Amino acid sequence: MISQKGNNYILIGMPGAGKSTIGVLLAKSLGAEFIDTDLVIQQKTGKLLKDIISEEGNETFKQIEEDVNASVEAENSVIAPGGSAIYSQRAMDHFKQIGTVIYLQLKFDTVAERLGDLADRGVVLDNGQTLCDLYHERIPLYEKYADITVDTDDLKIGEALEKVLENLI
Ligand SMILES: Nc1ncnc2c1ncn2[C@@H]1O[C@H](COP(=O)(O)OP(=O)(O)OP(=O)(O)O)[C@@H](O)[C@H]1O
Ligand SMILES: O=C(O)C1=C[C@@H](O)[C@@H](O)[C@H](O)C1
Ligand SMILES: [Mg+2]
Repeated sequence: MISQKGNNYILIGMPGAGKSTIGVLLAKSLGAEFIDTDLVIQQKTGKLLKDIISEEGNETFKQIEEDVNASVEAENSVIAPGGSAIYSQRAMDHFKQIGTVIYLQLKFDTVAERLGDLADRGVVLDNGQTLCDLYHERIPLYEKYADITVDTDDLKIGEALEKVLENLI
């Protein structure tokens, strides 16, 4: 049986890549809905992402994130999951089934420049792991799941949006 992809777009990439920022603009341009699954997690748990991570730990956060991401029901929507979504094969299989996965690619230096205090932002980082380690751990996962890759380095927000729109399939 040939399985048909859904008509959603799912943005993946490092924290600070602009999934949420560009995602909402992309939804406006396409006349689509916008879903930020980080906000769904906060709504469901009644807690901030950074507090779930610091108080309950990375594994609990990733489990909650997987459950939320794997149960997104959407049509004609742009979906912005958190940067750690790619740790869950189950959630990413779901995303690949309901839509086209777009990887917003950035060089390490740009990511480091964009992110402020990692604890304050709530990044899933193991003890002793640096942002550089995290970047190299995640890049193969973003590449593995991407249907489309858009290099957004050195682009302003509007330019990045235009480039994403040009690359849509
Ligand atoms: N060219 C650009 N594209 C996207 N965001 C940019 C750009 N230049 C600067 N920014 C800034 O970088 C930040 C991107 O943060 P955003 O929350 O959209 O990232 P994210 O990919 O959703 O991260 P997270 O995985 O934490 O949800 C914003 O503060 C945005 O204003
Ligand atoms: O990339 C990450 O590790 C994260 C990104 C955020 O969007 C949140 O999903 C959470 O704070 C973890
Ligand atoms: Mg976001």
